[in-house]
Formats: sequence, C-alpha cells, structure tokens
Amino acid sequence: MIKIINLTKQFASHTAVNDVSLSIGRGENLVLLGTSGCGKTTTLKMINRLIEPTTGSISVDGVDVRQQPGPELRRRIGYVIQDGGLFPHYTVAEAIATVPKLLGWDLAATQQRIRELIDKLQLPESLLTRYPAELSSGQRQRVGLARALAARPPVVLMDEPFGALDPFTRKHVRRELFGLNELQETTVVLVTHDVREALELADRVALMDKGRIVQLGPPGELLNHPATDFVRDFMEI
Ligand SMILES: Nc1ncnc2c1ncn2[C@@H]1O[C@H](COP(=O)(O)OP(=O)(O)OP(=O)(O)O)[C@@H](O)[C@H]1O
Repeated sequence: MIKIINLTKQFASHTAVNDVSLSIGRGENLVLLGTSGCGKTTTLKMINRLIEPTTGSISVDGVDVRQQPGPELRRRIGYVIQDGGLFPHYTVAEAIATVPKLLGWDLAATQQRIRELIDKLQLPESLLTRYPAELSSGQRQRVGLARALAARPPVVLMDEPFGALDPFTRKHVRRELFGLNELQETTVVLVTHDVREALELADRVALMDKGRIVQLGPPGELLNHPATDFVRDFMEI
C-alpha cells in the first residue's frame, strides 16, 4: 500500500536519506529503527510531504503522493509525534475534532467519534474541555493519537510517539494502544531508536544507518540472522 522507490534526501552536502526502497503492506506495522541522525524522521516526513524528496518516489495505494496537495494528503494520513503535537489553544475535544471538521463531518458524527475514542483510549470525559497544558504527558500522548485516528485514516505515521513518557507509562500506553482493534487495520510506520519497542510492535523492522536501510525483516530475523556486525551490535542493546 505504501511504495517507496529509490528515495534520497540531500540537505546541502549531507545525504540524510540515501536510496531507500521499501514496500509496506496494508495493516502492517513497520518500524524505522536506528541511531540518532540516521534519517528515520526525514524518511517518515517524506511520506506525508512535510519534507520533499530530492529524488525518488512514494506512492500510497498506487497514487504518487506528489499528485496530491500536502494538506489534503495529511488529512488522510494520521501523524503522531512525541508529546502529542497538540495546539496549546485547542481543548481536547477540539483537537480530536480537527480532521473530521476539515472533512465536513456533521456535529453528531464527530461527537460520537470523540466519545468512542476517549473511551477506547481510557481518557476521562472530564478532560474534553481541558487544554494540553492541563494534561499529563501520557494523556497528551493519547489525545495526540485520538486526533490522528479520528477520521479513521488508512495510514498513521508515528515519530517517537512514546518518547516523552517514563519507561513504566511508556510500556503501558504502548500495549494499550497497539491492542486497539482500530490500529490493527491501520498501516503504521513508527520511528524509534528503542530496540525493545521495535521488537514489541513491529511486523517488520527497517534498521537504518547513515541514511540507508541496512536490514529489513521481521524482528526475529534481525535478532537471529543479522546481516552485518552493525545489525548484531544494534540489536544487542
Ligand atoms: N532541515 C534540515 N536541514 C539540514 N539537515 C537536516 C535537516 N533535517 C535533518 N537534517 C539532518 O539529516 C540527518 C537525518 O536527520 P533525521 O531527523 O532524519 O534523523 P533521525 O534518524 O530521525 O534522528 P533522531 O532519532 O535524532 O530524530 C541528520 O544528520 C540531521 O542533522
């Protein structure tokens, strides 16, 4: 469903992403794993056109992302970043309603969806009128996810979505979220540098180093049959 072909991103003389090719299946959880600066975020942001590639192409469901205006594309691709990425002046209810509103959903359908999501994400109803500054990081994270999932996008991109959480909360939020049947039907591309997170969440892992994918496969394959010493070392962390 997502097809990335010979993708390269050059920032001045630095090649952040170097000839990456990758196909991600419908409903698959693909984790982009690697050390800081290896090109994970740049790769992710080229999928929803927050960054334009230097060369190469990306298509979603057979349609080149460059054939669609960025804002329109981003309404159909959920995006979750560390600490939720919420606008400070939107209440929780307004934040979750953002994309349904842009898509012209009627009020009743939007409100029903908000209730469904806060219920699934175990957020108390009393939070709906609060602002992000009045939430814990774990709550902000869940609201960020609710906002990303609100209009049931077929694809959700997540950039270190649990990065702001303490290890205990992180483990719990991660399990809860990925236990949701909603996410099981969604194609998820998740960026992390946390090997354990990758092992837990990924159907396949793309381990990156210096802008390239060094190995792509199910987590067990990287653990048991590392393609290089770098992969072995990285997976042993
Ligand atoms: N706008 C930019 N201008 C110049 N260089 C950039 C820009 N964005 C990213 N880079 C560089 O490209 C490389 C890849 O960055 P990227 O954010 O994709 O890494 P990453 O793997 O996501 O790292 P992290 O885990 O630290 O977020 C880095 O060397 C970074 O400094």
